[in-house]
Amino acid sequence: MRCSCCKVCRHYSILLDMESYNTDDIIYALATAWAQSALAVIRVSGEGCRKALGECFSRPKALLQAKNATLVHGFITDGQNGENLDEVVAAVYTHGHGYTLEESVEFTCHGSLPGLQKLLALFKRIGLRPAQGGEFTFRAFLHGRMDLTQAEAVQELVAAQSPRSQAMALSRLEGSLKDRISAVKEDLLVVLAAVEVQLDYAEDELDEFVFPLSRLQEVEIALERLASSYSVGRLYGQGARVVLAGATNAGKSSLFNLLLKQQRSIVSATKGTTRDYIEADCSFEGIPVRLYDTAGLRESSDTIEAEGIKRTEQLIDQADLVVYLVDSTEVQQSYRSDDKTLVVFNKSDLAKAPQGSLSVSAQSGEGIAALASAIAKRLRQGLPTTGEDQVVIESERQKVLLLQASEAVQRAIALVELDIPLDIVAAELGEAMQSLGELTGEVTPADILQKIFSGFCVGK
Ligand SMILES: Nc1nc2c(c(=O)[nH]1)N(C=O)[C@@H](CNc1ccc(C(=O)N[C@@H](CCC(=O)O)C(=O)O)cc1)CN2
Repeated sequence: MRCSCCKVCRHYSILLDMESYNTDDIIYALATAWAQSALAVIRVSGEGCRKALGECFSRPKALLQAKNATLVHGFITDGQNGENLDEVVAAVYTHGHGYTLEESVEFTCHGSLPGLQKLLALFKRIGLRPAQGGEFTFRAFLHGRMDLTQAEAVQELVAAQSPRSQAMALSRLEGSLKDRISAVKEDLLVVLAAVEVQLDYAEDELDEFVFPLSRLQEVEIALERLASSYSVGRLYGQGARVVLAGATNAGKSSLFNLLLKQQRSIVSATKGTTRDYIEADCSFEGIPVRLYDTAGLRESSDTIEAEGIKRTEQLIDQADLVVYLVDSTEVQQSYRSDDKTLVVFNKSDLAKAPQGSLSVSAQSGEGIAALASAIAKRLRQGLPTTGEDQVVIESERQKVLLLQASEAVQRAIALVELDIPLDIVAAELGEAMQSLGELTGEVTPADILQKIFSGFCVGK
């Protein structure tokens, strides 16, 4: 599986074997991008790593005796011939500290690729093992530094495509989602405990039982609210696909360039200039958007143009929003209009657009700002409102589990209302607890863990 952490990292991750995983190995990886830079960081983690690294560090004693969270300056040396390979700063974390909670060292090195290659090869030669995707974070998770929602947040934070999704991921890393789920679990446990007491004792031994139904209803609302935040998290996290479509010469390429604020697509008066589609990333009011300029729609006997039009149609199918551009100077009989289409009239400098319609002039730039905000508004349409303190999720896995839990709670509520025996109610509540346990990583199957961590970068 290709690492999805960043655009520069080229590694393919090998799946961690979760069933037989142990933390005995000392692992290492480049934590910064595989690209030339001023400085680069190589991370090493595992008990005994300072002793092992002493073999190739100019000041082995200083490394071994360093207190937690201190820096040691020195040289990485090739133990075989005594040659210095780089001048570095080693940040030392002792057992129970640092990101992984294992003894670990981070070398800040010079960022030359051949230099880094030498250091990585040396670490391998002295018996350290190259880390697999997400392995540092997996160890942090195993040692209890974070739960699974926080581990997922690490990846989401690294990959954030917009300021808003970056802030939401950081909040989850700080434990906002974990805490929200803990609170829900606690409520469920209170209800379950009350039910268990009823089940354990004969009815005549206890006072009349009043089922804490409102508590369960609150739990259900909280779970549904969290699950529905996914649409917001996905929009700001993964962004949307917006396709500019319309007849040839409607001015799509001019509009594309204006929206991007750069001359990206070729513009000409000749119909059918854009034959294949062009894509570029931009953002509208903080929503990351991949914008597509497409071949104009018309009947064409030209095989290349016809292929371009076929691609346009495919892009329209996959789009979150189609901005359908109409030339105001041409009377067009019919045009796309459905709930994912925004019809926009171009060439407002030459002809009047219908009353109340969105109109722009890709020639003069008039109406572009209004169009950009209309696009953002359409993309946000129908999303739940999320206040400042609202936890927003970005992972489909989490949404599915939250919905499973909320459905189990709904069934429990329905059963109570029908006066069905309490042991059946308890089973539904148990199911909700199970889904939440999978969410936070207490009872997550190994293959799921494998899937989650393997999407991470090796250095993460
Ligand atoms: N150099 C470096 N920078 C980094 C990381 C890292 O691993 N190394 N991180 C990770 O990828 C992030 C920060 N995460 C970290 C989390 C905890 C600790 C740590 O040492 N905690 C202390 C307690 C600190 C406190 O009390 O505030 C400890 O465990 O003793 C370090 C980094 C981002 N920046």
